Amino acid sequence: MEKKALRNKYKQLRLNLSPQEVEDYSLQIANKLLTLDIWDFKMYHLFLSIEKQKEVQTDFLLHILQGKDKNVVISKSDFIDYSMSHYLLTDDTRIITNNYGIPEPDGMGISIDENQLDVVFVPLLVSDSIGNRVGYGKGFYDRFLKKCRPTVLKVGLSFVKPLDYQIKTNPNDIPLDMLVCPDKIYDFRQ
Ligand SMILES: Nc1nc2c(c(=O)[nH]1)N(C=O)[C@@H](CNc1ccc(C(=O)N[C@@H](CCC(=O)O)C(=O)O)cc1)CN2
Ligand SMILES: Nc1ncnc2c1ncn2[C@@H]1O[C@H](COP(=O)(O)OP(=O)(O)OP(=O)(O)O)[C@@H](O)[C@H]1O
Repeated sequence: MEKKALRNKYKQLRLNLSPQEVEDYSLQIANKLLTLDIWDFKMYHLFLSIEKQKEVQTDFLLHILQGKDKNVVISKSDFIDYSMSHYLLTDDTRIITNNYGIPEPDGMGISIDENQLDVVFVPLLVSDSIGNRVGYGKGFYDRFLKKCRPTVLKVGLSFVKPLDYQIKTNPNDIPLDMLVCPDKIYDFRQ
């Protein structure tokens, strides 16, 4: 299946989940994350979930990060040039939900450069067997991840397991290192 067909299929499958399923699976994903060896870093980039798209809820993960005293970085999306700007999440951060339903900082806080990030938690619709991802198709994360250090750890969060085949990619696609699903972790590194 082409990326576009996969996008439509997995968007619809996700919309069919009940609010209870979204919550339960998201909590299972957070519990799986706790077993990973990713907690010795400083700077963690997190996406804030689009509720109406039934994305994986990241509030459990946010609590874990805050409990571990990590720096949490969140982004504001620019839908003109599909870029993201990044801000440290602090007690003073004002979060506003934009027209696409994405909760985001108002852009007044402490800016963070991509090369400061150690771990990026990545939203997606579905991944293939080697960590290539299908997202909403605007290339936000491909542009963003290209600016990060090559060693940045890219951890996808998904309700569905990877496809058992490879999808056709383009040169801009940056694959995930790991995918965390409700009942399994997939490591795409050698
Ligand atoms: N929570 C979260 N934040 C994120 C992403 C994400 O996937 N999840 N992104 C990951 O890249 C970027 C935002 N990308 C997005 C791209 C499209 C739509 C969206 O709502 N598309 C609608 C069609 C909207 C329209 O054309 O009016 C849709 O797909 O139904 C949302 C976010 C950056 N921030
Ligand atoms: N670094 C880049 N510079 C310019 N255009 C880019 C870059 N990365 C991606 N794009 C463009 O953005 C679009 C992304 O499409 P693609 O099908 O790969 O999206 P996706 O991986 O499903 O979505 P997303 O990254 O939004 O979650 C393509 O049109 C691609 O050409």
